[in-house]
Amino acid sequence: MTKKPDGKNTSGRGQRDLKVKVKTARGRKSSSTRWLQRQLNDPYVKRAQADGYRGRAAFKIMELDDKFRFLVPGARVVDLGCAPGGWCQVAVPRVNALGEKAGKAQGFILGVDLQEVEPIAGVELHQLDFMDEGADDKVKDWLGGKADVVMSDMAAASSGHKQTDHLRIIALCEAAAYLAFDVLEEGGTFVSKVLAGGAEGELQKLLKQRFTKVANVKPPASRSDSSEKFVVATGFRGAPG
Ligand SMILES: C[S@@+](CC[C@H](N)C(=O)[O-])C[C@H]1O[C@@H](n2cnc3c(N)ncnc32)[C@H](O)[C@@H]1O
Repeated sequence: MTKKPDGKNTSGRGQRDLKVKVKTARGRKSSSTRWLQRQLNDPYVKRAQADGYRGRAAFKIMELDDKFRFLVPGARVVDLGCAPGGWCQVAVPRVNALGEKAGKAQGFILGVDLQEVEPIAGVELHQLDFMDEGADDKVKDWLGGKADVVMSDMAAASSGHKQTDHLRIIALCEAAAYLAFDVLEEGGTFVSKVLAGGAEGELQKLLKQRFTKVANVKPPASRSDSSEKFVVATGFRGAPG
């Protein structure tokens, strides 16, 4: 048994539970059976269970951070749409690093989601619909100052209609970007999930005005059959002069 990010020990129970669910669902050729089968065969799901992450999404932020290096020791991070908590689990050791170079840097992570999230040591969690009126003010209050990173993995449940899902996620991403404009330190980073589609142009234009670099990235952990990708905007220029 190994120590997990939550400090818990597990012994592969997640995989066993999945196998039981697939066995039970077999014979009913429903989309949920196909989903369970895909989960069972997914190497990232297996790795997440083995390493104690709450979901395979953890590997997406790990891969993005390995490339862009924004979860640095001492960083103050806002994680929007954080449930069940994989991104937060990845952020905790990275922003609170102890080491020769980092000294004894202590970061701060604020996680927000529509859903309740099981506590994560080192993360301040709040249940909130970020699209509610006044939600950004609440986040600013909880943050109590500036942030170095605003990241959003917010996504509504799929409607089954590609264009509708695309427009919904762009709206979530835009709302997250406006929070970033208000709270980021100069030089800060904004990371957000998007689904490819026609409405990205405006978002890219908006981000390019406020950041020195805007990249569109599909990390290896993002499923190749999904239109999901991530926008990583670095070098926040600060408030317009
Ligand atoms: C893909 S999951 C996030 C996974 C997370 N990054 C992790 O690593 O565990 C998307 C999350 O966005 C949340 N979400 C969707 N719309 C939201 C909203 N309006 N406000 C807050 N959270 C929202 C959902 O509740 C869901 O938990």
